[in-house]
Amino acid sequence: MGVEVVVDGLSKSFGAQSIWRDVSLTLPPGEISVLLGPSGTGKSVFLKSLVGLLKPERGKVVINGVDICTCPERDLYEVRKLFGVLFQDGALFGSMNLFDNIAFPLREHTRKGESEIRRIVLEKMEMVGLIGAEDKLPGEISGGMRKRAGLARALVLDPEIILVDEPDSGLDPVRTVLLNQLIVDLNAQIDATILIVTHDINTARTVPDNIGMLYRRSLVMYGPREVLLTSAEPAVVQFLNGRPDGPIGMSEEKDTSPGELARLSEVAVPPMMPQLEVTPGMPERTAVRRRKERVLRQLRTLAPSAQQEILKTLTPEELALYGISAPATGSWPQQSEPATAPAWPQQAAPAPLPQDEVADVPQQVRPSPHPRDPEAPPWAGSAEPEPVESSRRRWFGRKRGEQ
Ligand SMILES: Nc1ncnc2c1ncn2[C@@H]1O[C@H](COP(=O)(O)OP(=O)(O)OP(=O)(O)O)[C@@H](O)[C@H]1O
Repeated sequence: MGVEVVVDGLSKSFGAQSIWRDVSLTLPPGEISVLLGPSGTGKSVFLKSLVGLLKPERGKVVINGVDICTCPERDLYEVRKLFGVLFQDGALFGSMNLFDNIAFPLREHTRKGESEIRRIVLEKMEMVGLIGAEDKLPGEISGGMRKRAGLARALVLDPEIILVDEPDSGLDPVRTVLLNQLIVDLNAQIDATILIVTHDINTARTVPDNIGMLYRRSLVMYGPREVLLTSAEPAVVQFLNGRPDGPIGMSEEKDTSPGELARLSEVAVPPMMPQLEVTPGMPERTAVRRRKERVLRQLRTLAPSAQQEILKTLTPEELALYGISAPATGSWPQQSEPATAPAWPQQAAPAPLPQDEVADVPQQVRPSPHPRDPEAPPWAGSAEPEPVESSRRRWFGRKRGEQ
Protein backbone atom coordinates (compact mmCIF):
# COMPACT_ATOMS: atom_id res chain seq x y z
CA MET A 1 0.00 0.00 0.00
CA GLY A 2 1.13 3.57 -0.66
CA VAL A 3 2.37 5.71 2.18
CA GLU A 4 0.68 8.61 3.91
CA VAL A 5 1.90 12.14 3.20
CA VAL A 6 1.31 14.63 6.00
CA VAL A 7 1.64 18.32 5.16
CA ASP A 8 1.57 20.61 8.17
CA GLY A 9 1.56 24.42 8.13
CA LEU A 10 3.51 24.70 4.88
CA SER A 11 4.31 28.17 3.52
CA LYS A 12 6.25 29.05 0.39
CA SER A 13 7.37 32.36 -1.10
CA PHE A 14 9.72 33.48 -3.83
CA GLY A 15 11.36 36.65 -2.53
CA ALA A 16 8.56 39.01 -1.55
CA GLN A 17 5.93 36.96 -3.43
CA SER A 18 4.00 34.70 -1.11
CA ILE A 19 2.69 31.69 -3.06
CA TRP A 20 0.65 30.01 -0.31
CA ARG A 21 0.61 30.04 3.49
CA ASP A 22 -0.09 27.56 6.24
CA VAL A 23 -1.20 24.67 4.04
CA SER A 24 -2.09 21.55 6.01
CA LEU A 25 -3.48 18.34 4.57
CA THR A 26 -2.98 14.58 4.67
CA LEU A 27 -2.89 12.40 1.59
CA PRO A 28 -4.32 9.13 2.91
CA PRO A 29 -2.30 6.05 1.93
CA GLY A 30 -3.35 4.49 -1.34
CA GLU A 31 -6.11 7.02 -2.03
CA ILE A 32 -6.37 9.36 -5.01
CA SER A 33 -6.48 13.06 -4.18
CA VAL A 34 -6.86 16.05 -6.48
CA LEU A 35 -5.57 19.56 -5.90
CA LEU A 36 -7.59 22.16 -7.80
CA GLY A 37 -7.05 25.85 -8.15
CA PRO A 38 -7.06 28.71 -10.61
CA SER A 39 -3.94 29.28 -12.71
CA GLY A 40 -0.98 30.66 -10.84
CA THR A 41 -2.16 29.67 -7.37
CA GLY A 42 0.91 27.53 -6.82
CA LYS A 43 -0.28 24.00 -7.51
CA SER A 44 2.92 23.01 -9.31
CA VAL A 45 4.99 24.70 -6.61
CA PHE A 46 3.11 22.54 -4.10
CA LEU A 47 3.93 19.34 -6.00
CA LYS A 48 7.60 20.32 -6.20
CA SER A 49 7.60 21.04 -2.47
CA LEU A 50 6.18 17.58 -1.74
CA VAL A 51 9.06 15.90 -3.51
CA GLY A 52 11.68 18.20 -2.00
CA LEU A 53 12.56 20.04 -5.23
CA LEU A 54 11.54 23.33 -3.62
CA LYS A 55 12.09 24.26 0.01
CA PRO A 56 9.18 25.91 1.80
CA GLU A 57 10.31 28.33 4.48
CA ARG A 58 7.87 27.10 7.11
CA GLY A 59 6.04 23.88 7.92
CA LYS A 60 6.62 20.16 7.45
CA VAL A 61 6.09 17.44 4.88
CA VAL A 62 6.29 14.16 6.77
CA ILE A 63 6.65 10.89 4.87
CA ASN A 64 7.46 7.64 6.68
CA GLY A 65 8.37 9.69 9.76
CA VAL A 66 10.87 11.90 7.87
CA ASP A 67 10.28 15.63 7.51
CA ILE A 68 11.63 16.20 4.02
CA CYS A 69 11.81 19.98 4.55
CA THR A 70 14.53 19.66 7.17
CA CYS A 71 16.07 16.21 6.78
CA PRO A 72 19.64 15.68 5.56
CA GLU A 73 20.15 15.22 1.80
CA ARG A 74 20.86 11.53 2.34
CA ASP A 75 17.41 10.94 3.87
CA LEU A 76 15.75 13.08 1.21
CA TYR A 77 17.38 10.91 -1.45
CA GLU A 78 15.89 7.81 0.18
CA VAL A 79 12.41 9.33 0.52
CA ARG A 80 12.49 10.49 -3.10
CA LYS A 81 12.76 6.86 -4.18
CA LEU A 82 9.16 6.47 -2.99
CA PHE A 83 7.94 8.97 -5.59
CA GLY A 84 7.01 8.73 -9.21
CA VAL A 85 6.31 12.09 -10.84
CA LEU A 86 4.50 12.75 -14.10
CA PHE A 87 5.29 16.29 -15.19
CA GLN A 88 2.93 18.26 -17.44
CA ASP A 89 4.68 17.51 -20.73
CA GLY A 90 5.95 14.07 -19.75
CA ALA A 91 9.46 15.62 -19.43
CA LEU A 92 10.90 13.09 -21.87
CA PHE A 93 14.37 13.40 -23.36
CA GLY A 94 13.77 14.40 -26.99
CA SER A 95 16.76 12.51 -28.38
CA MET A 96 15.95 9.16 -26.68
CA ASN A 97 13.37 6.68 -27.89
CA LEU A 98 10.52 5.76 -25.56
CA PHE A 99 12.18 2.57 -24.37
CA ASP A 100 15.34 4.41 -23.28
CA ASN A 101 13.33 7.25 -21.76
CA ILE A 102 11.36 4.82 -19.64
CA ALA A 103 14.45 2.77 -18.78
CA PHE A 104 16.34 5.90 -17.70
CA PRO A 105 15.50 5.85 -13.94
CA LEU A 106 16.36 2.14 -13.76
CA ARG A 107 19.74 2.69 -15.38
CA GLU A 108 20.42 5.77 -13.22
CA HIS A 109 19.23 4.55 -9.83
CA THR A 110 19.52 0.77 -9.81
CA ARG A 111 22.09 -1.87 -10.65
CA LYS A 112 19.67 -4.03 -12.57
CA GLY A 113 20.94 -5.84 -15.65
CA GLU A 114 19.64 -5.04 -19.12
CA SER A 115 17.39 -8.11 -19.34
CA GLU A 116 15.67 -7.20 -16.05
CA ILE A 117 15.39 -3.58 -17.21
CA ARG A 118 13.83 -4.75 -20.46
CA ARG A 119 11.27 -6.84 -18.56
CA ILE A 120 10.28 -3.95 -16.30
CA VAL A 121 10.11 -1.37 -19.10
CA LEU A 122 7.92 -3.59 -21.27
CA GLU A 123 5.67 -4.37 -18.30
CA LYS A 124 5.11 -0.66 -17.61
CA MET A 125 4.68 0.12 -21.31
CA GLU A 126 2.01 -2.55 -21.45
CA MET A 127 0.26 -1.05 -18.40
CA VAL A 128 -0.07 2.29 -20.19
CA GLY A 129 -0.87 0.81 -23.60
CA LEU A 130 2.37 1.70 -25.37
CA ILE A 131 3.63 -1.70 -26.46
CA GLY A 132 4.92 -1.41 -30.01
CA ALA A 133 6.04 2.21 -29.62
CA GLU A 134 9.40 1.41 -27.99
CA ASP A 135 11.48 2.83 -30.85
CA LYS A 136 9.51 6.05 -31.33
CA LEU A 137 11.04 9.40 -30.43
CA PRO A 138 8.93 11.77 -28.25
CA GLY A 139 8.63 14.16 -31.22
CA GLU A 140 7.03 11.43 -33.32
CA ILE A 141 4.10 10.66 -31.00
CA SER A 142 0.96 12.45 -29.83
CA GLY A 143 0.65 14.45 -26.62
CA GLY A 144 -1.46 11.70 -25.08
CA MET A 145 1.19 9.10 -25.85
CA ARG A 146 3.87 11.35 -24.37
CA LYS A 147 1.83 11.60 -21.17
CA ARG A 148 1.47 7.83 -21.04
CA ALA A 149 5.19 7.41 -21.67
CA GLY A 150 5.86 9.85 -18.81
CA LEU A 151 3.53 7.81 -16.63
CA ALA A 152 5.33 4.57 -17.53
CA ARG A 153 8.63 6.23 -16.61
CA ALA A 154 7.13 7.40 -13.32
CA LEU A 155 6.20 3.78 -12.58
CA VAL A 156 9.45 1.91 -13.22
CA LEU A 157 10.83 2.29 -9.70
CA ASP A 158 7.56 0.97 -8.21
CA PRO A 159 6.61 4.23 -6.51
CA GLU A 160 4.40 4.35 -3.43
CA ILE A 161 3.46 7.96 -4.09
CA ILE A 162 2.62 9.24 -7.57
CA LEU A 163 2.37 12.95 -8.30
CA VAL A 164 0.69 13.93 -11.55
CA ASP A 165 0.86 17.52 -12.80
CA GLU A 166 -2.08 18.41 -15.05
CA PRO A 167 -2.61 15.08 -16.80
CA ASP A 168 -5.31 16.72 -18.92
CA SER A 169 -3.31 19.65 -20.29
CA GLY A 170 -3.17 19.52 -24.08
CA LEU A 171 -5.42 16.48 -24.33
CA ASP A 172 -8.87 16.25 -25.91
CA PRO A 173 -11.77 15.25 -23.62
CA VAL A 174 -11.74 11.63 -24.71
CA ARG A 175 -7.98 11.21 -24.20
CA THR A 176 -8.39 12.94 -20.83
CA VAL A 177 -11.04 10.46 -19.72
CA LEU A 178 -8.92 7.55 -20.96
CA LEU A 179 -5.89 8.84 -19.05
CA ASN A 180 -8.05 9.31 -15.96
CA GLN A 181 -9.29 5.74 -16.30
CA LEU A 182 -5.69 4.59 -16.61
CA ILE A 183 -4.81 6.36 -13.36
CA VAL A 184 -7.77 4.77 -11.55
CA ASP A 185 -6.83 1.33 -12.91
CA LEU A 186 -3.21 1.88 -11.90
CA ASN A 187 -4.31 2.76 -8.42
CA ALA A 188 -6.25 -0.51 -8.28
CA GLN A 189 -3.21 -2.44 -9.44
CA ILE A 190 -0.50 -0.89 -7.26
CA ASP A 191 -2.45 0.86 -4.47
CA ALA A 192 -0.12 3.87 -4.56
CA THR A 193 -0.98 7.20 -2.94
CA ILE A 194 -1.77 9.54 -5.84
CA LEU A 195 -2.01 13.32 -6.00
CA ILE A 196 -3.23 14.92 -9.22
CA VAL A 197 -2.96 18.64 -9.85
CA THR A 198 -5.49 19.89 -12.35
CA HIS A 199 -7.98 22.56 -13.27
CA ASP A 200 -10.10 20.13 -15.26
CA ILE A 201 -13.49 20.04 -13.57
CA ASN A 202 -14.46 16.70 -15.07
CA THR A 203 -11.31 15.10 -13.69
CA ALA A 204 -12.01 16.61 -10.28
CA ARG A 205 -15.59 15.40 -10.28
CA THR A 206 -14.94 11.82 -11.35
CA VAL A 207 -11.47 10.65 -10.30
CA PRO A 208 -10.47 11.48 -6.72
CA ASP A 209 -11.36 10.24 -3.28
CA ASN A 210 -10.36 13.60 -1.79
CA ILE A 211 -10.22 17.11 -3.21
CA GLY A 212 -8.51 20.31 -2.15
CA MET A 213 -8.52 23.77 -3.62
CA LEU A 214 -5.81 26.41 -3.51
CA TYR A 215 -7.07 29.95 -3.82
CA ARG A 216 -5.73 33.33 -2.72
CA ARG A 217 -2.61 31.86 -1.18
CA SER A 218 -4.51 29.40 1.00
CA LEU A 219 -5.86 25.91 0.90
CA VAL A 220 -9.50 26.96 1.12
CA MET A 221 -10.83 23.45 1.40
CA TYR A 222 -9.60 19.87 1.58
CA GLY A 223 -11.38 16.67 2.41
CA PRO A 224 -13.51 13.84 1.04
CA ARG A 225 -14.71 14.56 -2.51
CA GLU A 226 -18.29 15.02 -1.36
CA VAL A 227 -17.31 18.08 0.70
CA LEU A 228 -15.96 20.21 -2.12
CA LEU A 229 -18.33 18.88 -4.77
CA THR A 230 -21.40 19.90 -2.74
CA SER A 231 -19.95 23.11 -1.33
CA ALA A 232 -21.77 26.41 -1.75
CA GLU A 233 -18.58 28.41 -1.13
CA PRO A 234 -18.56 31.11 -3.86
CA ALA A 235 -15.04 30.41 -5.16
CA VAL A 236 -15.78 26.68 -5.35
CA VAL A 237 -19.17 27.14 -7.04
CA GLN A 238 -17.63 29.54 -9.55
CA PHE A 239 -14.76 27.17 -10.26
CA LEU A 240 -16.89 24.04 -10.60
CA ASN A 241 -19.33 25.84 -12.88
CA GLY A 242 -16.64 27.65 -14.88
CA ARG A 243 -18.46 30.98 -14.32
CA PRO A 244 -17.00 34.40 -15.11
CA ASP A 245 -18.83 36.03 -12.18
CA GLY A 246 -17.53 35.38 -8.70
CA PRO A 247 -14.48 35.93 -6.57
CA ILE A 248 -12.03 34.37 -9.04
CA GLY A 249 -10.91 36.83 -11.68
CA MET A 250 -8.23 37.20 -14.27
CA SER A 251 -6.01 38.64 -11.58
CA GLU A 252 -5.81 36.82 -8.29
CA GLU A 253 -6.65 39.96 -6.32
CA LYS A 254 -10.03 40.58 -7.92
CA ASP A 255 -12.73 41.92 -5.61
CA THR A 256 -16.21 40.52 -5.92
CA SER A 257 -19.08 42.91 -6.30
CA PRO A 258 -22.19 42.25 -4.22
CA GLY A 259 -24.12 41.81 -7.50
CA GLU A 260 -21.73 39.07 -8.64
CA LEU A 261 -22.02 37.24 -5.34
CA ALA A 262 -25.81 37.48 -5.51
CA ARG A 263 -25.81 36.03 -9.04
CA LEU A 264 -23.48 33.26 -7.93
CA SER A 265 -25.68 32.34 -4.98
CA GLU A 266 -28.40 31.52 -7.52
CA VAL A 267 -26.15 29.11 -9.38
CA ALA A 268 -26.95 25.55 -8.45
CA VAL A 269 -24.13 23.36 -7.21
CA PRO A 270 -23.81 20.82 -10.02
CA PRO A 271 -25.04 17.36 -9.08
CA MET A 272 -22.41 14.85 -7.96
CA MET A 273 -21.10 12.59 -10.70
CA PRO A 274 -20.26 8.99 -9.89
CA GLN A 275 -16.60 8.24 -9.34
CA LEU A 276 -14.84 6.35 -12.13
CA GLU A 277 -14.76 2.65 -11.36
CA VAL A 278 -11.93 0.34 -12.28
CA THR A 279 -12.10 -1.34 -15.64
CA PRO A 280 -13.78 -4.75 -15.38
CA GLY A 281 -11.20 -7.47 -14.94
CA MET A 282 -8.84 -5.28 -12.92
CA PRO A 283 -8.36 -5.87 -9.19
CA GLU A 284 -10.69 -3.88 -6.95
CA ARG A 285 -9.46 -0.56 -5.53
CA THR A 286 -8.83 -1.46 -1.92
CA ALA A 287 -8.59 2.27 -1.16
CA VAL A 288 -12.36 2.52 -1.67
CA ARG A 289 -13.03 0.34 1.35
CA ARG A 290 -10.42 2.05 3.51
CA ARG A 291 -11.75 5.46 2.55
CA LYS A 292 -15.33 4.48 3.36
CA GLU A 293 -14.35 3.54 6.89
CA ARG A 294 -12.23 6.65 7.32
CA VAL A 295 -14.94 8.97 6.04
CA LEU A 296 -17.65 7.33 8.14
CA ARG A 297 -15.52 7.90 11.22
CA GLN A 298 -15.49 11.64 10.50
CA LEU A 299 -19.01 11.79 9.05
CA ARG A 300 -20.55 14.05 11.65
CA THR A 301 -17.82 16.64 11.24
CA LEU A 302 -18.76 17.15 7.59
CA ALA A 303 -21.27 19.54 6.07
CA PRO A 304 -24.81 18.05 5.86
CA SER A 305 -24.76 18.11 2.05
CA ALA A 306 -21.55 16.06 2.05
CA GLN A 307 -23.01 13.61 4.57
CA GLN A 308 -26.00 13.06 2.32
CA GLU A 309 -23.81 12.18 -0.63
CA ILE A 310 -21.63 9.86 1.44
CA LEU A 311 -24.65 8.03 2.81
CA LYS A 312 -25.95 7.51 -0.72
CA THR A 313 -22.83 5.46 -1.49
CA LEU A 314 -23.60 2.93 1.24
CA THR A 315 -25.31 -0.35 0.42
CA PRO A 316 -28.33 -1.43 2.52
CA GLU A 317 -26.05 -3.91 4.31
CA GLU A 318 -23.57 -1.17 5.17
CA LEU A 319 -26.36 1.14 6.36
CA ALA A 320 -27.60 -1.64 8.63
CA LEU A 321 -24.10 -2.40 9.84
CA TYR A 322 -23.40 1.20 10.73
CA GLY A 323 -26.82 1.54 12.34
CA ILE A 324 -28.08 4.23 9.99
CA SER A 325 -31.83 4.09 9.52
CA ALA A 326 -32.64 7.25 7.59
CA PRO A 327 -30.13 7.83 4.84
CA ALA A 328 -30.12 10.73 2.42
CA THR A 329 -33.28 12.40 3.64
CA GLY A 330 -31.82 15.79 4.32
CA SER A 331 -31.72 15.16 8.01
CA TRP A 332 -29.02 13.94 10.32
CA PRO A 333 -28.80 10.14 10.14
CA GLN A 334 -30.70 8.37 12.86
CA GLN A 335 -28.73 5.86 14.77
CA SER A 336 -30.57 2.61 15.34
CA GLU A 337 -29.53 -0.15 17.69
CA PRO A 338 -25.82 -0.61 17.31
CA ALA A 339 -25.06 -3.62 15.25
CA THR A 340 -22.97 -6.25 16.92
CA ALA A 341 -19.97 -6.19 14.71
CA PRO A 342 -20.50 -9.06 12.32
CA ALA A 343 -17.61 -11.00 10.92
CA TRP A 344 -17.22 -9.86 7.34
CA PRO A 345 -17.15 -12.66 4.85
CA GLN A 346 -13.57 -13.30 3.88
CA GLN A 347 -13.12 -12.93 0.18
CA ALA A 348 -10.02 -13.34 -1.85
CA ALA A 349 -9.32 -10.48 -4.26
CA PRO A 350 -10.89 -11.44 -7.58
CA ALA A 351 -8.35 -12.71 -10.05
CA PRO A 352 -8.03 -10.66 -13.24
CA LEU A 353 -10.26 -12.14 -15.94
CA PRO A 354 -9.07 -12.96 -19.43
CA GLN A 355 -9.75 -10.08 -21.80
CA ASP A 356 -12.58 -11.91 -23.60
CA GLU A 357 -14.47 -12.40 -20.35
CA VAL A 358 -14.35 -8.93 -18.96
CA ALA A 359 -17.70 -7.63 -20.19
CA ASP A 360 -20.44 -7.14 -17.63
CA VAL A 361 -18.49 -8.15 -14.57
CA PRO A 362 -20.84 -7.32 -11.71
CA GLN A 363 -19.61 -4.57 -9.42
CA GLN A 364 -18.74 -5.91 -6.03
CA VAL A 365 -19.12 -3.68 -3.04
CA ARG A 366 -17.23 -5.42 -0.36
CA PRO A 367 -17.96 -4.55 3.21
CA SER A 368 -15.05 -3.50 5.30
CA PRO A 369 -12.99 -6.17 7.01
CA HIS A 370 -12.49 -3.70 9.85
CA PRO A 371 -16.00 -2.72 10.93
CA ARG A 372 -16.32 0.09 13.39
CA ASP A 373 -16.27 -0.46 17.09
CA PRO A 374 -20.00 -0.93 17.81
CA GLU A 375 -19.56 0.96 21.06
CA ALA A 376 -18.29 4.01 19.24
CA PRO A 377 -20.20 4.75 16.04
CA PRO A 378 -18.92 7.65 13.96
CA TRP A 379 -21.62 9.99 15.22
CA ALA A 380 -21.68 8.77 18.81
CA GLY A 381 -21.81 11.26 21.60
CA SER A 382 -24.40 13.63 20.19
CA ALA A 383 -27.66 13.42 18.30
CA GLU A 384 -26.83 16.72 16.66
CA PRO A 385 -24.29 17.43 13.95
CA GLU A 386 -21.30 19.61 14.70
CA PRO A 387 -22.22 23.31 14.56
CA VAL A 388 -21.88 24.64 11.01
CA GLU A 389 -19.30 27.22 12.11
CA SER A 390 -16.84 24.69 13.44
CA SER A 391 -17.33 22.34 10.52
CA ARG A 392 -16.75 25.31 8.16
CA ARG A 393 -13.56 26.14 10.01
CA ARG A 394 -12.41 22.58 9.63
CA TRP A 395 -12.85 22.68 5.86
CA PHE A 396 -12.11 26.29 5.13
CA GLY A 397 -8.85 26.27 6.98
CA ARG A 398 -7.83 27.85 10.21
CA LYS A 399 -5.54 30.64 11.04
CA ARG A 400 -2.10 29.85 12.30
CA GLY A 401 -2.16 29.13 16.00
CA GLU A 402 -5.90 28.49 16.02
CA GLN A 403 -7.03 25.07 17.17
N1 LIG B 1 11.22 28.82 -9.35
C1 LIG B 1 10.42 29.88 -9.24
N2 LIG B 1 10.89 31.10 -8.96
C2 LIG B 1 10.09 32.16 -8.82
N3 LIG B 1 8.74 32.11 -8.96
C3 LIG B 1 8.19 30.92 -9.25
C4 LIG B 1 9.00 29.75 -9.41
N4 LIG B 1 8.17 28.71 -9.69
C5 LIG B 1 6.92 29.22 -9.70
N5 LIG B 1 6.93 30.54 -9.44
C6 LIG B 1 5.75 31.41 -9.34
O1 LIG B 1 4.82 30.79 -8.46
C7 LIG B 1 3.48 31.08 -8.87
C8 LIG B 1 2.70 29.80 -8.92
O2 LIG B 1 3.16 29.01 -10.01
P1 LIG B 1 2.63 27.55 -10.31
O3 LIG B 1 3.24 27.11 -11.60
O4 LIG B 1 2.86 26.68 -9.14
O5 LIG B 1 1.08 27.80 -10.48
P2 LIG B 1 -0.04 26.77 -10.91
O6 LIG B 1 -1.16 26.90 -9.95
O7 LIG B 1 0.54 25.41 -11.10
O8 LIG B 1 -0.47 27.41 -12.31
P3 LIG B 1 -1.06 26.72 -13.64
O9 LIG B 1 -2.36 26.11 -13.26
O10 LIG B 1 -1.21 27.89 -14.58
O11 LIG B 1 -0.03 25.71 -14.11
C9 LIG B 1 3.61 31.81 -10.22
O12 LIG B 1 3.44 33.19 -9.97
C10 LIG B 1 5.00 31.52 -10.65
O13 LIG B 1 5.51 32.57 -11.42
